[in-house]
Amino acid sequence: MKMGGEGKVYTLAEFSQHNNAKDCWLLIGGKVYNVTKFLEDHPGGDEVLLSASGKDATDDFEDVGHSSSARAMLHELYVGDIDASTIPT
Ligand code: HEM
Repeated sequence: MKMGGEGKVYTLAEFSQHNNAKDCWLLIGGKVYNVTKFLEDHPGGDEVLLSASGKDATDDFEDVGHSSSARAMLHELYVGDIDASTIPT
């Protein structure tokens, strides 16, 4: 099922394998972002991004109150969407 956006649609299981410093994806608002190359540039540090990988990082991202320029960066990091039917309710 196409979920919108221009990227691929990943299952939660596929997404959650990208959970380390060499290959790190974040799930924010149902969208998948590849932050591997961004890890060392993140003003909040790489550790918080690694901790937020492999699961839904929406609350972690929103709780910080990221700026509009931080939100704009998301477009460049976007790789696809999550198949919502694979997320446990
Ligand atoms: C792709 C996702 C993310 C992007 C593009 C991003 C980008 C940024 C940027 C640009 C800043 C500088 C302040 C600002 O402009 O708001 C920042 C700060 C920060 N970020 Fe993120 N961030 C991301 C995800 C996260 C996540 C998931 C967490 C928490 C688990 C997090 C925690 C923080 C913290 C704690 C700071 C404050 C650092 C400080 O001021 O000392 N970020 N982030």
